[in-house]
Amino acid sequence: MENTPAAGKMQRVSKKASQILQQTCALLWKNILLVWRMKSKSFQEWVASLVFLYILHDSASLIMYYPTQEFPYKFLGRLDDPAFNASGVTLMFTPATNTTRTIMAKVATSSPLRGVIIEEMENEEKMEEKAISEEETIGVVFKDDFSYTLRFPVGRAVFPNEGFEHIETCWDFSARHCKVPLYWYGGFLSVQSSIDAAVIEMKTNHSVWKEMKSITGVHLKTVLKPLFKLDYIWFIICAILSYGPYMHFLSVKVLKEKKKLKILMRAMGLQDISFWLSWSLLYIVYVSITASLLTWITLSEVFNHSSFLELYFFYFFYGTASIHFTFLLSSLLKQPNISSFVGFLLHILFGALGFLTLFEKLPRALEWILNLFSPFAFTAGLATMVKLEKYGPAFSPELHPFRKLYLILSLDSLIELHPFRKLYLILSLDSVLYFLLAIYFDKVLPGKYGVPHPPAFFLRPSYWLRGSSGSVGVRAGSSHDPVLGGDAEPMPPGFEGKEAIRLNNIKKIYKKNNKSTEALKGLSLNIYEGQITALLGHSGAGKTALLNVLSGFSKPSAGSATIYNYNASEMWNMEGMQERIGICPQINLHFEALTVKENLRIFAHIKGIQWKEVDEEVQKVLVTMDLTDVQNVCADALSGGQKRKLSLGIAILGDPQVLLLDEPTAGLDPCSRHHVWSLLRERRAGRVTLVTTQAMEEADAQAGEPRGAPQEVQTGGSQGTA
Ligand SMILES: Nc1ncnc2c1ncn2[C@@H]1O[C@H](COP(=O)(O)OP(=O)(O)OP(=O)(O)O)[C@@H](O)[C@H]1O
Repeated sequence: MENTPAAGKMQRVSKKASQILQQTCALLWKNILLVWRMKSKSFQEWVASLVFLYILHDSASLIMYYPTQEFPYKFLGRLDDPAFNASGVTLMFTPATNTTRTIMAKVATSSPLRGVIIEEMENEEKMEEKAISEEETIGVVFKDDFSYTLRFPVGRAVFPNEGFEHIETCWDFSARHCKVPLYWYGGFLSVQSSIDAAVIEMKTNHSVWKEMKSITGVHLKTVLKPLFKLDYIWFIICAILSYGPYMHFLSVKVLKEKKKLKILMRAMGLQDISFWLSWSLLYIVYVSITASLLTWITLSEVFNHSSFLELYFFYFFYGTASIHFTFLLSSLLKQPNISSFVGFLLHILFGALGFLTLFEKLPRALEWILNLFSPFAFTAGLATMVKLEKYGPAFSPELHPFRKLYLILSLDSLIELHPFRKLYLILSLDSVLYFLLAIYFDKVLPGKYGVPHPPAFFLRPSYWLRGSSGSVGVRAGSSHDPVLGGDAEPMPPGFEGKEAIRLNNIKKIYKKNNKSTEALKGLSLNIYEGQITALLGHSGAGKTALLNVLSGFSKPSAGSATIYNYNASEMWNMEGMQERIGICPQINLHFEALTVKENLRIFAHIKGIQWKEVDEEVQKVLVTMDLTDVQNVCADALSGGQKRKLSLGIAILGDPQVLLLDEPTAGLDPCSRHHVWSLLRERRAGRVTLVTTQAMEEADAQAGEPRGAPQEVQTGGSQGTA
């Protein structure tokens, strides 16, 4: 490939993409193993969610009636459309006088009742007899020449009170079961207006039919009525909380991992997106199973008019948004119980706000803002479904043809033409937003360990251009010697140019409850390549504080620390740097439920070791650390010493150039300790090894060899001594 800047950029992008893929797969596999190994916890999680579904099913089966609520305005058409097809219908009238005969003749010729058969009847009883024997009959009983009563067979018209009862459950106006518009479609209004027009014409000698026939029928919007029965509200609340158990257990797991292991994984090269994606993918599987059950319950008990897939995707997108909302809360709040409680409250609060859409049409801007909260979007979505359920096709808004054309041609069509698409779009946008915000706050508020990014870090070009080491300004730039105090021995000749780590007046102050502890009081020191440097100091001298600064776990309060001229606090974001550095923290950090081999494999993937080389590298480390016999033992079943060896094994994965080891031999038996010492001595050529210890013997054994200059540093004072 050509060696142009564009080609280099492409290479970096594809390398990063494959790194993210590798890490995501490794962490997803780890999550699956954890689910399998921690069966009782996984069981609790699933049972809790099934209990919620059971409650939901119970509350759904209580819903017997659809709630009453606003019915939309509906245009029924014009009288001469015609609203009623009169051909073949017999219009009987009685008594037959000259006037009534003329009226009825006019009705037959100049009204929309074309095709109607006019028949004179002797009296009302005869009319009734005929109406019983024949189906298509309507009766007109004249009281005098101009006032009359209409008689319709049962089923062709409706009594006003009866119609009122059905006003809320009738969505298909043309259907026979729908009684409200029978006045229109059953012919009542057509017959009445035809006779009225004929009577007026007779009386005034002036035809009013032209005006009469343009009469239009409308179904008026109904008044607002109380909406929900309590059990319906209960159903919706249960649906909002149906993913609650997952959210709680997920926040416990994520926060536990973030507190302990994530900072180490990040220092080894973990991409934040891989961490969150690995949890997201696992829980998406949970969500899709739960969404199927939710859909099944809802379709069997509550809604009949929606299709399975429509409802399924609705629940699925809401579930995914809830999972990502949990990520966001886990980035903001560090205690799992607080995070779950706040999540619960916010779901209830915004879910309740969503009920508003059932009663009122909210201003569009306010609705879009509230839609940023998925529980609101979810409840509003359920409200949409209630309306769809009640009104079916009649619910779809009437669109002007031009508006329809515009919608088809524009992106809006995705949203407006189908109410479900709008919901899918909103919930998936919420999902993506929560996911990105979780990553953002994770960087800006990393918690106790980790160096926080500035709030506007994503606006800095340097953040996006940090691809290649050395391309952007994390290099400290200076190759000057640190300001060593008067009590520091000058370095013997031969060390110039081999400075790998430079500490310049490093201070670290911890502030807690108005009390500040100065762990590092201005330490200046160079650490050289090809040497083992031991930081020797009593308990509380600040050894771990220094290693934390170098490992990127914390930021110095003052001064600078550089590793190969890269600022220690910022270099951890740089591609390729993590592969060159191995860290063994003071406390053993590994996945307790995974075996030694699985732990090494996961960390090897995170470290960026090629897929095909991972097994070979893991075997090498197992042999080097003498862990082969326990490779298939779970980490929580290891002895203290074996756990320490595992931590060291994780640090030496990929044969890094810089080793930062915090009391690596603590808890090891004398034999293993000597094994580690000789291992480090064998590897020191061309590498930088920094070890902390409380034991003089260890410092002497490792750093006090006669070969080369001694590299034994005592901490605890204001300056290190070399
Ligand atoms: N997170 C913290 N908050 C407040 N004080 C802290 C914190 N971490 C360390 N300290 C304080 O900083 C000082 C240095 O602690 P550090 O852990 O670096 O000592 P150390 O030399 O590593 O000791 P040890 O050998 O026992 O591990 C101690 O007085 C400790 O109490």
